[in-house]
This record gives sequence, structure tokens and C-alpha cells, in this order.
Amino acid sequence: MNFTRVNGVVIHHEVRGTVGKPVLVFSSSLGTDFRIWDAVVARLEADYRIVLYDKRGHGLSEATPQPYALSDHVDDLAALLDHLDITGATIVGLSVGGMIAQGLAARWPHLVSRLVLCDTGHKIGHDELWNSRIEAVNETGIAAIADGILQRWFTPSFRAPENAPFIGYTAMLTRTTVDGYAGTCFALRDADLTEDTRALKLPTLCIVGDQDGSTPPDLVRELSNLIEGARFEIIADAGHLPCIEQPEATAALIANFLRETTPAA
Ligand SMILES: O=C(O)CC1=CCC(=O)O1
Repeated sequence: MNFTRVNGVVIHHEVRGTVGKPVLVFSSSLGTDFRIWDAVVARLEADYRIVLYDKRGHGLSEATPQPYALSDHVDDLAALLDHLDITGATIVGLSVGGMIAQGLAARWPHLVSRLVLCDTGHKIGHDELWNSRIEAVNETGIAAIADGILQRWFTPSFRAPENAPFIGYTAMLTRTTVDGYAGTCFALRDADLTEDTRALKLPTLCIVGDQDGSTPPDLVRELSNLIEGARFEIIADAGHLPCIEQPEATAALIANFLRETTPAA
């Protein structure tokens, strides 16, 4: 476990994989931490250097008081990569992690060479959705609204109570700090990356679960249409978190994209 203070916030991170190989950086979604990537990373770490981190208010990273802006999350990741002396990485981001990846590529282009945008958008939701979520989380806590969130995250078969991982990921969600969760809802409410993302010129893969109830396939297709040359792939039998429900298919799409966009030596 590694903890580094960047921008006044202690960020939990881990570097795995193979020294000297191209770097993949993974950024997670609202209410999750970097363990959601474990099964994907296990399939990629022989061929890549892997950076995992928890955004502020999530996992083991410090929870600063709400609200947050998307630029807080973007600048935390930029500072972490500076600390690790990394430039030109492929950023793999899911949901708000995908927005952090887009924001990083727009604001700090030297840090990013390729993007893998999973179950995300250039804008996710609208003011009313995020305002009511912020109010609910602050008044009653995450557990009180967890059922609705989990229905959008996972397919019905994964949500069976006898499925042990479902219980585990429910705990991950409900144990997220209120400041981290609500703070990031403010960031989502206020972020519209349409114009920044339209200007991006780098190899990009967009992925979405066919049953994603949070950022459905049409939204992710629209995102891919904004970025010149971006690929768009749908993963079968997955909700909002294909890295958990379909890690093999997710890792295979990422590996193929990386192979096809790596310049010949
Ligand atoms: O909680 C959800 O509905 C899913 C989600 C939206 C943005 C994000 O990061 O997760």
C-alpha cells in the first residue's frame, strides 16, 4: 500500500505489473475503489505497468470536505502521475473515472497517449438527478439509496443475494465516505466535457455494458462519436461495471486496442 499527499490530499495508490512496459492507469467510478479492476489487471499485468489509485473520498484516500469539482479529481491524478514520474500513459477510466480521463487528456495532454473510456459520457445525468442524490446521501446516508444504485450497476443475475461478490461490492458502495460520494456528485453535476472532448485527438476505445442503467449504450456511443476515430464496443451480459461482471471480455477489448494502437518498434 502506498500513500502520497498531492494537492493537500492523501491519495492511496499501487503500482503493479512489469517494469519497463507501457503504463496503464486505472480510474474508478462513484462509490467504488481500485479493487474493481483486480480481475482485469490480473489479465494485463504481464504486458503492462499498472497504476491503480483511489480518488479523493473513496477507498483509502483521504476524504476532504464536499463539494468537489471534476478539476479537483483531474488535478489529483495529474499530481500523482507527476509524483510517479509518468507521462504518455493510457488512462482507463470508468464512469466518473472516464470523465477524469477525458479531463486529464484535455488539460494535461503530455500525460496521456490513449484513452479507454468505460461506461461513461461527456456529460452524465442532469442537475436534478445529482441534487436529489446529494440531498439524500447527506440526509440519510448511502445505504438508504443503495438498492437503486445497485440495480443500475449490475445485471439481475449478479444481484442474487447468494452471489457473494454482490454482497462485497454492496459493502464497497455503502462504506464510501459521505463527503467523497456527495462531493463527487457535485463534480458530476457541474461537469460538461462536450467541447473539451470533441477537441481530443488521440486513440480512444469506448466500452459499455449492454445493460448499463447509469450510462446506457446510446450515451457511450454519442461520446465515441465526439472523438475522431474512436472505437465503440458493447459488452454482453454486463451492467455499469463490466470490469466486475465480465473482466475477461473487458481485458480482451483493452488488450486488442492497445496492440492495434501500439506503433511497431
Ligand atoms: O451511481 C451511478 O448511478 C453510477 C455512476 C454515475 C457516475 C459514476 O461514476 O457512477
